[in-house]
Amino acid sequence: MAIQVHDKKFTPYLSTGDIDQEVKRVASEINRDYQGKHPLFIAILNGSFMFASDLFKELTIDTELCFIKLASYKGMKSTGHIITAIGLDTELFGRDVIIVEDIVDTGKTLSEFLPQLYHQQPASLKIAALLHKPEATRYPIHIDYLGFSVPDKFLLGYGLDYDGLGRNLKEIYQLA
Ligand SMILES: O=P(O)(O)OC[C@H]1O[C@H](OP(=O)(O)OP(=O)(O)O)[C@H](O)[C@@H]1O
Ligand code: HPA
Repeated sequence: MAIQVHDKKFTPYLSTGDIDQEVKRVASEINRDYQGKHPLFIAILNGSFMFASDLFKELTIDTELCFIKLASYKGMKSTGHIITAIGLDTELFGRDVIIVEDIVDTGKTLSEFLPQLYHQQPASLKIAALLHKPEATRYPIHIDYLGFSVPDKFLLGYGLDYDGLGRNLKEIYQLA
C-alpha cells in the first residue's frame, strides 16, 4: 500500500521477508569469514540502527559493536558536508573492523570517513551495507558484504528517513 510522508508519496519496494533473508545471508558470510576472530563493528548513525540491530542478532562469533554519528542528507539531497556529531571512542589499531551502513548512495560519507579510520591502522577494514545505489556513485566504495543493489531512487524505511520521518517503517519504500 502506498504511503504519504511530508509532501511525497512512497510505494512498497522491499518486504520484511526480503530484508530478513538478506540480513541473514550477510550475517552468515561474516560468521564464516571471521571464525576465530573478534571483529569490531562500527555502525554509522542514524540510518544504520535497524540494520545493525538485526545483523548483530544473527552473529555467532565473538564481536563488539560501537556507534558513530555522521550525517550529510537534508530532505532528499546530500548537503555535500559530512558532519561528525558523535565521534569514535574506541582504539582501532590492530583490530578487524567492519563498518555498518544502511545505504551507500553517492559514496561521499564513506569516502570522507574511511581515511580517518585507516589512519588508526586497523588490521583489516571491511564494509557491510544493506543497500547500494551503483548508478548514483560519485565516490567509488568497495562494499564487502552487501544486501541489495538498488536503482537510483530515494528510499524510505528500515532506518532510512525523509526529513526525519519514516525510519520506523519495517519495510523499505521507494519514491513513487
Ligand atoms: O553515500 P552517501 O551519498 O554519502 O549517502 C549515504 C549516507 O546517507 C545516509 O545518512 P544521512 O546523511 O542521511 O544521515 P542519517 O543516517 O542520520 O539519516 C546514510 O545513512 C549514509 O550514511
Ligand atoms: O535513498 C535514500 N533515502 C534516505 N536517506 C538516504 N541517504 C542516502 N540515500 C538515501
